[in-house]
Amino acid sequence: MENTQKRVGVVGGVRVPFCRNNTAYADVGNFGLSVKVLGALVERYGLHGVELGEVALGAVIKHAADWNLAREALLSSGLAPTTPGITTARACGTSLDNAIIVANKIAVGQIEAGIAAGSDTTSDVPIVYGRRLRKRLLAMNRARTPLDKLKVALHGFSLRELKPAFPGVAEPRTNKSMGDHCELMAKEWHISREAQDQLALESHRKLAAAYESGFFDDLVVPFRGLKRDGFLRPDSTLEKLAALKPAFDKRSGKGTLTAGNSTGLSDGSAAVLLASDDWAARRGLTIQAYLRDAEVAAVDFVHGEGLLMAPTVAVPRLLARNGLSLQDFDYYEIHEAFAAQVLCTLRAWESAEYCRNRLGLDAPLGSIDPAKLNVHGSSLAVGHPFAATGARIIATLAKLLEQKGSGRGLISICTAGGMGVTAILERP
Ligand SMILES: CC(=O)CC(=O)SCCNC(=O)CCNC(=O)[C@H](O)C(C)(C)COP(=O)(O)OP(=O)(O)OC[C@H]1O[C@@H](n2cnc3c(N)ncnc32)[C@H](O)[C@@H]1OP(=O)(O)O
Repeated sequence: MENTQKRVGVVGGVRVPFCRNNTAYADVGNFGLSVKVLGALVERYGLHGVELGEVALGAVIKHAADWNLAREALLSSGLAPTTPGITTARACGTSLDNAIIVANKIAVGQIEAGIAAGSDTTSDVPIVYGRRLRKRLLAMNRARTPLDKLKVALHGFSLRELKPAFPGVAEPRTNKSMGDHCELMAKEWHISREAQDQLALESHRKLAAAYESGFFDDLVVPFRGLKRDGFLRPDSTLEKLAALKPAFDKRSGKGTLTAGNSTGLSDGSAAVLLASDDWAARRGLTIQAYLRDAEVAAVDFVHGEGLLMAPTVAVPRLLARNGLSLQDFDYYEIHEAFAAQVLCTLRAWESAEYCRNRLGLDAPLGSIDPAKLNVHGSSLAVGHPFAATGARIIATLAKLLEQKGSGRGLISICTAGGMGVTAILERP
């Protein structure tokens, strides 16, 4: 990062093909998904038995039995067992945050290289019993004799205790799902259904074209019979998208978010290798791009701000710190949580009122060139295993910059909880 001792290079990244939940990876779990991508990086960059400074890996939906998932997965990856691992979570920003964690350590000289990664599966979510049964089971565990155990099991037992608790899909503070919140944003910013469907269609077309061109040949490692993302629909059309019913606001007749312009519930994992110039050179590895700077922001969605609007706040801070304008980029990677989220973000940056009143700017940030946005598709077509998306985007953007020879890319990821994680990659 800038103004620090060492530049932080992205050596490269990999991911498994992402897929719909309860399909190809239904029985894999976060451990298997994580081992797969860490192992793929080890293979590609000759890291067998190599001790890295850190493996920061996260999963948003994780079982307690996964323990420290990062450490457990790296122990099965081929890396030296003396490599430390930390498990993290910041919703959809998780693996971009992990890159920031690893990058900061490299930048100040604490470590020389590390991996940032993420995995998620909605095929195997932690389902728990209510507090009453949990207390009963723990008390049974403490009871000394079989008779004591039986007494604890039966005393005051009610069948209702067996009711399982599923992980919530709603924001705890508002009791609204991410889709409900994004519907509110779409209405506030007057984002049409047609514009959302068009963006979704383009995401599928661009991803299909990128696969055809071979762009993903070294980025996507085949897994469990999959070679391409399970969500990709090269045959999708505007007519098919327009025919889909609203997925969240189903009753008012004004809902615009559908299964076609929202991300689907996904399984998958991704990882990137970050290193100092010296470390990479010593190992004969080249740097694709440098992580120049990053910024995280949060919005007050409980009191009216759009839940997924925090990147609109983070990006101007990032630009100001680096003396850049919104137009100073060759690529924009804006995570497509929903098509409407991307469109709200772009509209907010174009709005003089929002930029003045919310962002405290003298002038709007302005428009971006749409030809530079998510050039090889994004989460609508790729899929969105929450914690894996950041590493997927870093790997894609770093390769784009390497292919271009020089240039700069902006990453913007909205997250649950009203946060935004953003970063700049650059190839001088
Ligand atoms: C988490 C963070 O921190 C930040 C974020 O990213 S927030 C974003 C997180 N994402 C979400 O919250 C969205 C989660 N997604 C969902 O809950 C569900 O996918 C959903 C409610 C949007 C849809 O669920 P669903 O109805 O089961 O979808 P699905 O069955 O796949 O599709 C419905 C129909 O649309 C069709 N369809 C979907 N995409 C299509 C496309 N591109 N073209 C044409 N048809 C399409 C399907 O074929 C299906 O048609 P049939 O009913 O005829 O089979």
